[in-house]
Amino acid sequence: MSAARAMFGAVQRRAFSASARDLSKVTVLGAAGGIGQPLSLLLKLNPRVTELALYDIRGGPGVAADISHVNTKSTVKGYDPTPTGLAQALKGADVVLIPAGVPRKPGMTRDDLFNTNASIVRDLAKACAESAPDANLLIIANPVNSTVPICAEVYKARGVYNPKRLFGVTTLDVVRASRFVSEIKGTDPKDEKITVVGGHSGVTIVPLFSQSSHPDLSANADLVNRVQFGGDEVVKAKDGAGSATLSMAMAGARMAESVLRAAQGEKGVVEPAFVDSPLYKDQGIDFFASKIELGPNGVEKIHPIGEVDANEQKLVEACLADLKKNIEKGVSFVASNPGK
Ligand SMILES: NC(=O)C1=CN([C@@H]2O[C@H](COP(=O)(O)OP(=O)(O)OC[C@H]3O[C@@H](n4cnc5c(N)ncnc54)[C@H](O)[C@@H]3O)[C@@H](O)[C@H]2O)C=CC1
Ligand SMILES: O=C([O-])CC(=O)C(=O)O
Repeated sequence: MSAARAMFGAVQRRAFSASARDLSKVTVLGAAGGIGQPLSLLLKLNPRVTELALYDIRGGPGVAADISHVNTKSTVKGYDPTPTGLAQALKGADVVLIPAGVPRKPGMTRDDLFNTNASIVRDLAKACAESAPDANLLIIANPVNSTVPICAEVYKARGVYNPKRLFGVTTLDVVRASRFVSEIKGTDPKDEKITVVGGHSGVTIVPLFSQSSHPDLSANADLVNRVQFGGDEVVKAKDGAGSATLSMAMAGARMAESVLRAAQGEKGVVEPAFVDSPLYKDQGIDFFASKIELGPNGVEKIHPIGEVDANEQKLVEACLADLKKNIEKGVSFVASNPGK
């Protein structure tokens, strides 16, 4: 073999291995829903996603056919609503997003969705544990404070639980917080980095304005309440037609992008997420949302909540009480309803 050919071969091999590392299959379960459709569209626009797999109990192939005409390089495939279709959608996935489940109507709490969504998420988690046990699992379906523990129990029962790969998506809370602050302060929301910790419902959502560039805002009870109950604002405005879908699609796509950036080797990627966390385990609370540094293996480092002021300390205490109940509810659901 000539020296030139040997070198070309080496270059080709390097190029191949670099691109192979960057291949990413992303699967959306619940892809035909209010969140699923715009989320799938945003993922189609993301050059980090090379294969997009769309599954829903109804309408997955139609949404896939539509999105597949968008002229970006990734392939898009919709799967039949059968166990085989679900398994094929999941096989080889690097990231799985689950927005499958019913949304709220006015007057409901997220916990009121538990009776319907717990079994949907349990059954989808089983399929993930069987067909894509190593994928990063991003749970959007509510109540997140309970659906994430449900997934953990399902994975544990099958001996494939990896706490570094399970995320409750709480990105929308920081998206809202930065937007609401920017409206008050007349700033660009991209410059407003607001830490939000706890969980994803009502008082379990704890914004830490004292750590932002506007520490005075921690005393602004209306703003704190708006961040905690921002979801209700949308539910009320949609008047029975569901909850946040478009802003959630944006937030879910951002979270998926961050997980992929870290998986593809970028350092220092930090997002909030509700994860299996050591922060309050001594109080019997196994999951908590805080800033998470992401890496090639999922969760790399869980940041502590940091310094909080007296107002925020009270919010954290109220959060922990509710969170504990929400987590226990998810865990005991799987214990008494293991399903098939
Ligand atoms: N984590 C967060 O910040 C947020 C979470 N959510 C939650 O996301 C969930 C979805 O909301 P939307 O998209 O508005 O609801 P939607 O009703 O418009 O869509 C849900 C989709 O899930 C599908 N689905 C139901 N069971 C399924 C199963 N077993 N397998 C596959 N697909 C299934 C339905 O066919 C439907 O297409 C709700 O639980 C909602 O509360 C909503 C906004 C923000
Ligand atoms: O409010 C809801 O039910 C949907 C949701 O989680 C949010 O918008 O934050």
